[in-house]
Amino acid sequence: MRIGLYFGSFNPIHHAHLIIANHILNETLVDKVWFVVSPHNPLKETSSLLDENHRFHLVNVAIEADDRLKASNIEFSLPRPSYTSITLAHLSEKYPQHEFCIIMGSDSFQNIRRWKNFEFILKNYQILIYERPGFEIADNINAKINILKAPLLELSATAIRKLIKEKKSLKYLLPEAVITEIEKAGHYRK
Ligand SMILES: Nc1ncnc2c1ncn2[C@@H]1O[C@H](COP(=O)(O)OP(=O)(O)OP(=O)(O)O)[C@@H](O)[C@H]1O
Ligand SMILES: O=C(O)c1ccc[n+]([C@@H]2O[C@H](COP(=O)([O-])O)[C@@H](O)[C@H]2O)c1
Repeated sequence: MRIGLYFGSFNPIHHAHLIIANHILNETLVDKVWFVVSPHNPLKETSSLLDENHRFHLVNVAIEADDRLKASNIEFSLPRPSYTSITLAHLSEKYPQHEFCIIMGSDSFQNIRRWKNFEFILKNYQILIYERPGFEIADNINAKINILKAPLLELSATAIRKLIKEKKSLKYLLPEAVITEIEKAGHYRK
């Protein structure tokens, strides 16, 4: 099976993540999308990060009714910070029957040269890039990239966390069931 690995902090998961996964599935670029929840992005501070188990739970709540999607906590048992090259090597060894590609926004792709072992990643895995407002894709990299033609989505987890702190409504920005869980647990208020 061809699996699209969608790595992220998902702090929290929101509708842009789900729209992107659905777009890639609709375009039949992959058979399934796995949301790989990263405990700690090596290039991001941890101060605003919700506990990884809660983030993983929210991803599961968001995708519950959709069997094309899966949440993975594989990085919870791998070294920290969460280096994607290590996870990829691990997954390729664990699932030799699957072909993996990577899904990312253009903001992540802009930074790819700062990633550990980025040459290994670019050489061995196709990358499906979803353009993000304000982050142009320089197509001058020698890699198997596919820049997706799809509507831009002006939505971020940062904006969602800010709305929660300001006690504003999250309606339509993330699935209702995820909003209910966040409110019930009091996540991101402080
Ligand atoms: N609106 C968006 N358009 C395109 N790609 C996106 C969008 N939001 C997130 N992504 C991509 O999804 C992946 C996971 O993103 P992440 O969990 O960091 O969400 P985020 O909204 O960017 O979070 P934060 O605001 O906390 O940085 C990254 O590859 C990121 O580029
Ligand atoms: O491997 C690296 O060096 C590396 C550097 C920066 C980011 N990443 C991964 O990229 C993914 C996207 O992170 P984020 O926080 O933007 O959702 C997440 O899985 C990180 O672990 C990986």
